[in-house]
Amino acid sequence: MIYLSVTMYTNIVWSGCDACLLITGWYKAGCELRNLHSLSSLRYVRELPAFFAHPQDQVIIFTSTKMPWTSSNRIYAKPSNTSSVQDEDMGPASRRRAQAAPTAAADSNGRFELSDHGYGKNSVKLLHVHRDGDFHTIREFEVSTELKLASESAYVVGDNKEVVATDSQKNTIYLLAKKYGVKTPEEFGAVVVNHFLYTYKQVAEAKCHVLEYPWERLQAGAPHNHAFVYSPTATRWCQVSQARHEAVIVKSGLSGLRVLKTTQSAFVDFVQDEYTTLTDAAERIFSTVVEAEWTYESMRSADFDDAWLTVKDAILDKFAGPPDTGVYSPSVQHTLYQAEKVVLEKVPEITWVKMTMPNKHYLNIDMSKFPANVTKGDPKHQIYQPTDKPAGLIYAQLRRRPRSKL
Ligand SMILES: O=c1[nH]c(=O)c2[nH]c(=O)[nH]c2[nH]1
Repeated sequence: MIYLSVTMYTNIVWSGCDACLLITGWYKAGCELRNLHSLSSLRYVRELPAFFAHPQDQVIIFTSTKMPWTSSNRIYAKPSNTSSVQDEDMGPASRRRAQAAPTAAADSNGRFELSDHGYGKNSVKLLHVHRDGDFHTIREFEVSTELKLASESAYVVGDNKEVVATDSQKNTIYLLAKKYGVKTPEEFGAVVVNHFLYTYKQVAEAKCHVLEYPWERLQAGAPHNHAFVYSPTATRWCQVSQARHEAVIVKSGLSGLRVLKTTQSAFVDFVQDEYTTLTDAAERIFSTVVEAEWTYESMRSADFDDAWLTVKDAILDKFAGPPDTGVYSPSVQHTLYQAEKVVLEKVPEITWVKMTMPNKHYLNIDMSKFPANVTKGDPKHQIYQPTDKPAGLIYAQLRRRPRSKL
């Protein structure tokens, strides 16, 4: 018997053949998640049968009309031994038990409520080495997990019966990496949340944060077979989360991309009033440490590695411009917007992108008070005072608008 957990990404044409879908999990009796990567490459319903290992295996898929939840774009089935905590699935006895479940609200006679909770293991470091003969590929991750249990019992009465220990969560990360390998941070995050949600019925929501260490293959005339160099231009991260019966949410990010240019930046014509001391600058140093994050409309066709590089290149290109002439920036705001626009134009799977660019000021030093004999020097030498704090903080989020029906 095979059970499938399927997320539809198009209008449902379930009986037809052309519904695009993403398989978020594949289960045999005993709840074994298998082969997520090859399954996630499935694009069409009609390709499903090709993946059934045994002809006698039977597929159980709940169609949209039977969905207990309302969202129109999800199809979902679950193994019987991981039945969810939905009301529909509960008999009178379990419903009574659920009603009696200890909550902070009941415990405090309605005075308080546990408005948020979660627990997990943070910064579990792992190195994945893929040895393909002499040619080795690595990815080093720092993985954090977080589970939200449906019940508050662990907090309110100290009942650990449903608590998946954070130590077990750490072990799970290593075991899943061994079992399924490590492709992108996003796909590994999806494997992890999928595992927790479908292995433990008491888990209401699972989150996985993955930070990637920036190793690059050493170029020694030619790409080296097995040596790498740490190249921390920017850090890559992602946060994958999924609530039971909800679609998986993938947020990816880039952080710490520090850049500086010495010309082609100005800031003029801003508000001048009794609060203003800053003067127009037709020429200034522009330096920032870019943070960017974005979400995907569809995991189905997203190429996470390619998207990350596209975002990084868009920022560098709109910041720097061509190598000889550069590109003029009238403000941090405008440069940030330009980079975001390129991201949405180039990566159709990205729903929105948010960038933050602190304006790291490099101040002109007023040398007019010093005597000329000590200030005169080669005009090619210009000295600025880097001031890390305070910094301007500029951000914007650009998102796609729904297509007009006209
Ligand atoms: O690009 C800039 N945008 C601002 O809003 C601002 N404010 C400021 O003092 N310097 C700058 N620079």
